[in-house]
Amino acid sequence: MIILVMNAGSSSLKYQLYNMADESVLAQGRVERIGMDDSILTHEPSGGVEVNRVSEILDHNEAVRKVTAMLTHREHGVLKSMDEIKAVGHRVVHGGESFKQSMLVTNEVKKEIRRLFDLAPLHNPPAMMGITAVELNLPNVPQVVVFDTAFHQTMPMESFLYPIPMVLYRRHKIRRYGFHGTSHNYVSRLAAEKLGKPLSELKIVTCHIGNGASCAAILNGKSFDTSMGLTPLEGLMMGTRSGDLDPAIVPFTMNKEELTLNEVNSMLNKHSGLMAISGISSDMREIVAAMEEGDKHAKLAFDMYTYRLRKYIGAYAAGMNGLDAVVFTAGVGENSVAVRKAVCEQLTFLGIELDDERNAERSKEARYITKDGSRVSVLVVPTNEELLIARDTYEIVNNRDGEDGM
Ligand SMILES: Nc1ncnc2c1ncn2[C@@H]1O[C@H](COP(=O)(O)OP(=O)(O)O)[C@@H](O)[C@H]1O
Ligand SMILES: CC(=O)OP(=O)(O)O
Ligand SMILES: [Mg+2]
Repeated sequence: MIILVMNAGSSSLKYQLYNMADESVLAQGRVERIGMDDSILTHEPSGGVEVNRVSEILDHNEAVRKVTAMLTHREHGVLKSMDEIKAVGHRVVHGGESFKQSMLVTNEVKKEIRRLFDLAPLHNPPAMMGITAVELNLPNVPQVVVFDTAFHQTMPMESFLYPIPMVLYRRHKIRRYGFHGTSHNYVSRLAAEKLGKPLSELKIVTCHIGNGASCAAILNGKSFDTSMGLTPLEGLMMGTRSGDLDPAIVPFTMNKEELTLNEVNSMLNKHSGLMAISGISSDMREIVAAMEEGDKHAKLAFDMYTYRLRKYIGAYAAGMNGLDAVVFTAGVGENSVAVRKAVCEQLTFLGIELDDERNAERSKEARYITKDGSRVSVLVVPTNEELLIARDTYEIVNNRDGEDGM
C-alpha cells in the first residue's frame, strides 16, 4: 500500500511517500513560502536527483496540486498515476481531550479539529488546509489524522492540571496537553530496544529539541509529564518561543507597552527564545557559530537554553524518582554536539558520564553518547514522525477496509 504523509505548517507543506510493503520512502519533499510569489517546491525522488521549482503558490490547495503533479511527473515522478496512493496521513498538532489515538477523517473529526483552532492557532489551521486540499485533489482517498497530543493523554492529573480555578478546566478544558507525542513515543521505544530492557521497567527523559522543543518524562512506557502545556508555548526555551515565564509578564507588558493580546501572543511565540536573546537567529547552528566567534549575546542565549533544558531533566528525574536514560532527538538534539555537551556535563550528579568522542560522532543511527559504565545512559535517537504517521495510517485504513469487506 502506498501512503502519502503530510505535515502542513502555516507557510509550508512537508511530504513523504511511503511504500508500506517494506516501509521504504519513495519520495519526499517540501513546499516552502506558500502564499508568496517565490514559493519553492523541493522534491527528492528516492535514489534520484533533487528538483527545485520556484513559482507562485497561492495556498495549500495549490501546493498539494503541485506535489501530486511532481509525484506523477514524467521525469521526476515515482508514480504512474495518483490512483496508486491508497491513503493520506496528516500530522495534527492539537487533539485536545477528544483524541487519544489516531483517527480516520470524518466530518465529526474535522469539526472537532476546527473547534481546537483556538488552542493551536499556529498549527491546527494549516493541518486543516492540508486535509481540505487532499479532499479536493484526491477525492475518495481515505485520510487519517495523527495527533501530537495523543501520546500524552496518559499524564496523571497532578501533571496535567494547572493550579487555577477548576471551573476553567471544566468549562474550557484549560489544562496541559503536551505535544511532539509521536516523536517522544517513537524515540523512547527505540531507546528501550537499544538499552535491551522492557520499556515498562524504564524511567526515561526524552528531549525533542527542534524549532519547537519539549521534554517528556516517560515512566514505564507512558507519558507521565511533558514540558509543553495548553499550547506549544510552555516549557523549554525554543527558537522563537519563550517557554516558561511568569504569567504576570503578559498583563504587565500589555500595560507598559500598550500591546494588544495578539501582539503579546506574537511576541512570545515568534519574537522570543534564542532569537530574542541572541538578536542573531533562532537557528542553533548560527548561535553556536556566533558564540565561537566571541559573540556575548549568542553565548547568553546558548547558556539560557541549555540551563533551562538541564532543569527540566533534573525535575523529571525527581518526578519519576529515578532516571535510567536521557534521549536527545530532533534538529538540535540530533545534531548539536555543543548543546548535548553543555547539558550532560552539568548533570554528573545524576550519574551521567559523557563520552566526548561518541558525542562528536555523526550518524543517522540510534547511539549512546555516554561512557560504557555511566549509571544513566544518554542516547541520540533520530526521530521519524512521518514513519509513525504512515504506520498508524496504514493500520487504520487496513482495518477499515477489512470492516467494509474491501
Ligand atoms: N547541525 C546542526 N547543529 C545545530 N543545530 C541544528 C543543526 N541542524 C539543525 N539544527 C537545529 O534544528 C532546528 C530544526 O529542527 P527540526 O527538528 O528540523 O525542526 P522542525 O521540525 O520543528 O521544523 C534548526 O532551527 C536548528 O536550530
Ligand atoms: C508542537 C510544535 O511545537 O511543533 P513544531 O516543533 O513542529 O513547531
Ligand atoms: Mg518538528
